[in-house]
Amino acid sequence: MSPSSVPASGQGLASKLIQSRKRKNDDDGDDEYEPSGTPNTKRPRKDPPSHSEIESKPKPGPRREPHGQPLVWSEKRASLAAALPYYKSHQGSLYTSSLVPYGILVDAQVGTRDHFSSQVIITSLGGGRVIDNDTGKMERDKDQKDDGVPVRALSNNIGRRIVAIAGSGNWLIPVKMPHYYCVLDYFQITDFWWEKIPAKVKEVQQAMVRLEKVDLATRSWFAPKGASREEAREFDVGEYACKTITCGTCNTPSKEKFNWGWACLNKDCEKFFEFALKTNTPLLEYNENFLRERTSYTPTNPEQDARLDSLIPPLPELDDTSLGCEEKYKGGIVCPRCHRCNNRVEWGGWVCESPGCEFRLPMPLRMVPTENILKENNKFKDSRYHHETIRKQVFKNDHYEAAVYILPGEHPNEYAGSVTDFKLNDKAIERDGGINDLYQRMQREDMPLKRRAAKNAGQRIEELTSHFSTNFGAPYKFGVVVKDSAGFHSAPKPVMETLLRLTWAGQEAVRLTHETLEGLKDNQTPEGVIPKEFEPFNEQLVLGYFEKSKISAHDDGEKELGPTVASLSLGSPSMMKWMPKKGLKIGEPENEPDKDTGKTKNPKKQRAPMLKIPLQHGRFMVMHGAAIQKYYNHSVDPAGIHRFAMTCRSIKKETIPDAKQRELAEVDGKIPDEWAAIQYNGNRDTFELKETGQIVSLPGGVVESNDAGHD
Ligand SMILES: O=C(O)CCC(=O)C(=O)O
Repeated sequence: MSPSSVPASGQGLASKLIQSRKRKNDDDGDDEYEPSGTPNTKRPRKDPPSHSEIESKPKPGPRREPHGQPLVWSEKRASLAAALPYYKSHQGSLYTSSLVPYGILVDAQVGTRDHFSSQVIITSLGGGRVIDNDTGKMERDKDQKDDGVPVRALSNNIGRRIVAIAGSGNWLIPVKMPHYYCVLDYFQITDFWWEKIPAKVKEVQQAMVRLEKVDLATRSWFAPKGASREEAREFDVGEYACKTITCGTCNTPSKEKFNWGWACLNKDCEKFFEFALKTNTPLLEYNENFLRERTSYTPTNPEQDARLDSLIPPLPELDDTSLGCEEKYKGGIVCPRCHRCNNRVEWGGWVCESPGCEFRLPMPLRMVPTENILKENNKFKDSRYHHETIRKQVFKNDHYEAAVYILPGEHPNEYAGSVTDFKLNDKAIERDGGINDLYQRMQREDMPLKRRAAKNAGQRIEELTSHFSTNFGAPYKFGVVVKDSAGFHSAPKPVMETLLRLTWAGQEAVRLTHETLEGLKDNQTPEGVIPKEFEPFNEQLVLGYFEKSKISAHDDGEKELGPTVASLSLGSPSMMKWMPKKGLKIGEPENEPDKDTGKTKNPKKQRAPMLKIPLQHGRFMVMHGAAIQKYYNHSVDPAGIHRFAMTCRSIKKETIPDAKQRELAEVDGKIPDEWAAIQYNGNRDTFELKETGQIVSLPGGVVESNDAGHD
């Protein structure tokens, strides 16, 4: 068979979808492509299929078993991005760095002109698509921009090697996929060009790329099992060649890529995509020579190739100068046993998520010296900010300074609640049994801190929180599900000590808030919005932050929560911000949506912060008043490498509908008697018996409180 007469296996599916291209019927019955926008005035004809018919995804036919198994795979999108240095992309299909492409993922967004066989991939570039209201799918409705990163990265790197990954949503993959995401192999970029594709209103321009497997000598794992060479579409370099013709109009060479003959593929040429030959077929397909041509691979950048030489990245090792909480240790790993990509979920190391694979890579953090933390904190600018509509009052004594910020509500002279920022004096931080000491003891505790699902729990597109967390006392559902809560009866001592400290901060903040409110002549906040009574805490959430971990904007407005939330920051500094929620008339005016288009100019995910408080090592922060959670979001951006935030709340047990959960909250949230008998007195920086005021050691022989600060 001559090359051009061989049926284009693997092309049929895509090409059938293209038959909807607008055609005009002329008298000789010969069909020819009608350039877009040219009205057919000859005679009525059948309407062309709608755009959604053109782009509708066919059901995948029966797929054959693969010849082999992928070297690397993943069931979750985020783990893929976390574990593979050549695909650190959490959203886009192409991973680039400094405009160099490293990896491409082709999943469900395969276009109708895409092609997949065991040595060649042809795919359209993503980006610039919009949701089609008729089909609910992402469709291109206008020309693709030629200055986007994927276009620039691929078009300028012909001949470079990148890694191709397939998702099981890709209906052109010729074999059954053993896992949802499978790394295919190294491919070189052989061609980049522009095409016209049918779109809803008119044809639009789209960028395309052709990739060819680098190692042509070894059969691809994703070739069909038992396939002949022809069926697997395996060809050698030099066996086929695709003709190149130089355009007479723009003088640019283009390959003859289509069965409609040659067309200039320079999108700036006036003859762009105008086919020279009439053809008997209405179906625009790739030319077999273009599909079968093979290219020998010459490394364009041997140094880069060597760095990515193995598709399985080496396991991380803790180097001598690291503590284990640096950003590089938050990435994922490829399990050396089963080759699954795994995110770092646990504070203490990595665990393979494959059922039955017991691989673990522990990496306990080294102790972070307090002096490192103090250096970070001293460098951190105490750049507090509050909006002019926030009322502020500062209270000072020998042991602490407290700034109370009263946040406005929606109506004039009504307040939502307060944020109180306590800064302890140096003695309370440095003394034995003080804050520095508590930080060191917290580090020594073996806490079950984990990253939890922030979105789409358990699903392929599950996203993990950036920080690690664990819960003590009554179970708390904090946006993310913290299932494994431990009762206060079995909480580590630093957690219980912090509960006492935060209880003092909470009580004091309620008192200082009301002292401040009493001084506001215009205050017309309805009774009860900012309660006068402190509701005791029965829960503590411990958050652990590695370098560059953060917590994005959210509120603590669950209906089960009492009005006071108090936290203690230990370790690296961070900036906490409060932003009014969208649509509220609080703070600076929000960008209003345009009356005609309904679109908001430069819409921001969050509104500008109205309050910023630097949470340095040893700072207590208390939010009081449930309306704060109703009107404001808060976020925290740590600035250093290692931080704990310990936050106490009161869970209203009566709001828990399930009797068992209610009982659990009762039992787990109960403070053991030996701790319930003691209180922290921040005005004197001492732990003392509630009944007598006698200064005492903490239960379990925890470092004795120093009464040097007693007044
Ligand atoms: O990290 C922090 O200090 C606060 C965390 C937080 O926003 C929360 O627990 O709701």
